[in-house]
Parts: sequence; structure tokens; C-alpha cells
Amino acid sequence: MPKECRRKSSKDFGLSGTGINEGSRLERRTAGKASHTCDDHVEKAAQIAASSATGAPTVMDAPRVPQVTITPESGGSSREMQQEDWDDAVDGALRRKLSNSSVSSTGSSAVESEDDLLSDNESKSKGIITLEHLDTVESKAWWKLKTIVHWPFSVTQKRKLNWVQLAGHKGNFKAADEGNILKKFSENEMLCFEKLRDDALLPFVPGYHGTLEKDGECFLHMTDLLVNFDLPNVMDCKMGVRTYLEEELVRARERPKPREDLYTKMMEVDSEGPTPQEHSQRGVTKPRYMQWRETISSTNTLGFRIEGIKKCDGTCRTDFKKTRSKEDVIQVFKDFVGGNGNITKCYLSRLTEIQQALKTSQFFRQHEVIGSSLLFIHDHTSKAQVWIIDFGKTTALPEGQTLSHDICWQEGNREDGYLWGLENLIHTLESVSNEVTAEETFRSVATETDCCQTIEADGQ
Ligand SMILES: Nc1ncnc2c1ncn2[C@@H]1O[C@H](COP(=O)(O)OP(=O)(O)OP(=O)(O)O)[C@@H](O)[C@H]1O
Ligand SMILES: O=P(O)(O)O[C@@H]1[C@H](O)[C@H](O)[C@@H](OP(=O)(O)O)[C@H](OP(=O)(O)O)[C@H]1O
Repeated sequence: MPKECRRKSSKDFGLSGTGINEGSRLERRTAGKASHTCDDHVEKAAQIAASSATGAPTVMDAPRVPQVTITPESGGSSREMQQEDWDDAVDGALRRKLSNSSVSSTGSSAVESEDDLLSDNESKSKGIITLEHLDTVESKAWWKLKTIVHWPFSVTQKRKLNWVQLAGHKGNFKAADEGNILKKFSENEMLCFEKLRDDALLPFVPGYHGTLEKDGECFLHMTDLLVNFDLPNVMDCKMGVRTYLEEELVRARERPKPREDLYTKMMEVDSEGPTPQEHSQRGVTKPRYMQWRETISSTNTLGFRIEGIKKCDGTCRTDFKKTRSKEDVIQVFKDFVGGNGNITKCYLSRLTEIQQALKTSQFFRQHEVIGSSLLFIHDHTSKAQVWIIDFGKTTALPEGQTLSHDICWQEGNREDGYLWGLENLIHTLESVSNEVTAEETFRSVATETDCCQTIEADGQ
């Protein structure tokens, strides 16, 4: 089963009346048994916002965990929306007509453990993909929408958008109206975006335009960060020293579920990776695989790792699993910026801004940030930006608890090493900048020398 099947969607969201504070285990067990739609999610987010405004606790009492999702592998079929599918706008927000397609039959699987939900290699996205881009029919109405809307597009207006997805799994993204994309709904991520609305990190995360339902499937509607670039170069760096939640570790200990797909992925990289026991069972548990990934890459040693790169010439690489040493990472970055000192400096200054914002961010203090990436984008105009993306596994801490993000992780302290990783990332780019500047200086001196020699030669 592909990874997108682990994301909780409107189709299988087993929300009970007590809402967000309930344990994930219960949510998993009830997954798919109730008919909940985007409205429910949005309502919950509104409750959080309201409780925040009244000073009531805004974060969950218990640690939040990755959510389980059962969705169709295809990501849901689309149909042409009719005007009558729309409900009237009330106070600027649209009420959604209850759809008969809000619950998927695939959403009714009884899910006991995250490790039951296997993904496979084929489901992993590997770069440039074509998203269906749909222009709005009712663009005016569209822009008024703040929270939940019906799909306001006509199939007849389809056009293709070449887009790059450097990490994650196939089918997680769809094109939306111009300049925006849709990402499969996850509760964690929605809650994060809602909380980020009032946070110091807001300028560094993609614009979030609420949830959107299409054919009973729920999506997060956000800005496409690539839109203002001309043939962008893109790099995804996964941040932190740990890429799995403590909860996943506990669960794997309680109910170890060796996964053959992870064993196969491990074997593809290193046939000596699996232990004799893992070889004999032809299976590896998720945390064990994730820890192994962290060890062979720079996650453990530098607090970040390169996941993928797409260059403006159309080439795309996601084979960085063993890119581990500082020197190798510097080399990859240098190649990514094409030896361009200006772009490197732009990236450095943006990273420093992000670092400052993280240090003042209340959201950051109160969340364990796992699996989030920094997305680097630049083009030939020397425009260069860095964005914080992917909050699918970013989890609120219990009320009153905070993290420092730059101390060692020990099971139980939930530290993620994000700031330490960022510090190392900044050092990496500083090294790139120094090397690039030295090379530029060398080149200009060499050119001057050449000129002098030419002049001397001419003068003779
Ligand atoms: N707002 C955005 N604008 C442009 N590209 C994006 C945006 N969000 C994500 N991407 C692209 O999609 C890729 C995957 O994004 P993201 O990490 O959010 O997905 P995911 O499925 O949650 O990944 P994972 O499974 O690793 O957690 C990124 O590497 C990037 O290439
Ligand atoms: O990069 P790789 O080597 O392909 O390994 C995947 C990667 O670590 C993803 O981050 C992880 O998803 P999450 O971060 O969402 O846990 C996924 O788990 P999955 O197979 O359970 O989807 C792994 O298989």
C-alpha cells in the first residue's frame, strides 16, 4: 500500500466529539467508520483558533502522532463540478453541501498499527511530474473563499502543469488554480498551517488558503512556490537529526512489524545493511529503516540531508541516500548553485532570516518538527528563496512543554535537532560561498593575467 494511504483524509477521519485531543490509536481504530468531511476539519481548526483567542490551551494534551490515511491510490477521480454543486456563500465563507462521495469504501479498513500500512518503491515520487492544471471558472468567487470550497473548475479548461515533486509519494499533489497546488489532507499539517497564521514563521511557509474538497477528498490548498520562477532549480533538504516520531518507536517496540518493502529498499542501497535476523525474515521495521537512513546520510552527522534536486536543464536526482560527509554535501550544494556566488549569498541571507524567525517563533518552541524540509529554489535571474515545507509529522507538545531544538535527542525528550541542523546548513553554504568566491577571484585574476599577456604580446 502506498504511503499516501497513511495520510488521514476526509474519507476515513474517525473524529469523535472530543476532537483533537484524542489519541491517535483510537483515531486509527475508528478510521473510516464515520462520515467526516473537510467541514469537520475546518470546524476543529476554528475551535483551536477560538480557544487560542480566549487564552485556553491551543495545543493537544497528549503528544500528537502521525495520522493514518486510507485513500484511493489514484488520489481520487475527478468529475466536472456543476453550479448546483455549490452552496451559497454565507458571510464570505461557503457552506458545503453534504456530498454523497465523502466516505470512501477504502477508508473503512481497520487499521491497528502504522506499520501495517506498507508503502512501496513505486509509490515514491521521483521528480518531474505532470499535474493537471485547472483554471477557475468562477475566479471571483474563488478568491473570496477562505476556508472550504467545492471544486470550482471545469474539466474542459484543463491544461497541463509541469511541476517537480522531489520527495514524498506519488499522488500527494494536484494542481489547483493558477499559482496554487493541492496537497492531500493531513490533520497535523492543517493544524500547523492554522497555527502558523499568527506566527513569526509565516513569511517562510507557503501561503495557506484553507482546505478544499474535491469529489469527497480533502486537500490543503497552498501556494505553489515554483510559480514565480523561470525554469527553477529546486532542492529539498530534510531537516533534523531524527526523521521519525517517538511514537513510531514505541509502537514498533510494542508490535514490531517487519516490512518487506523497507528491507528491499535497504538491500538496494547496501546488501550488508540488514542484520542476519532481518535477512532471514526479509523484513525491516519502520524505525529501524529510518534510523539506518539517518546513519548512512548526513541526518545524524549534520542534522539535515539532501533528498532531491531538480536542475533547470530538466535533470532530476534523488539518489542522495549515501551523501553523508560534509565535503560531499558541500560539493552537491556547489553544483546546485552552479558556482554562483550571488545565489549562494541570497540563500545564506534567507537561511539567516529563517534562523532568526525560528528563534522567536512560538509555534517552533511548542512543536516537535519531524520530516520537515527546507525547499531551495533559484533561477537564472539569480532570484533565490528558501521555504519551510511539510508539516505532516510536525507535532504539538503537551501544554507547557517546549523544545530547544539544538540539544541531543534522547528518547523521551522529543528534541529534533532542527536548529543544530540549520546551523550546519548555514556553515555548509558559507563554505560553498568561500569556495565560490575564491574560484571567482581566481578566474578574474586569471582573466586579467591573460589580458596583460595579450597586451604585452600586442605591444611587442
Ligand atoms: N508549496 C509547494 N510549492 C512547490 N513545491 C512543493 C510545495 N510543497 C511541496 N513541494 C514539492 O513536493 C515535494 C514533497 O513535498 P512534501 O514534503 O510536503 O510532501 P510529503 O508527501 O509530505 O513528503 P514526505 O512523504 O517526505 O513527508 C517537495 O520536495 C517539493 O518538491
Ligand atoms: O526516503 P526513503 O528511503 O524512500 O524512505 C522513506 C522516507 O524516509 C519517508 O520520509 C518516510 O515517510 P514518512 O516521513 O512519512 O514516515 C517513508 O516511510 P513509509 O514507507 O512508511 O512511507 C520512508 O519509506
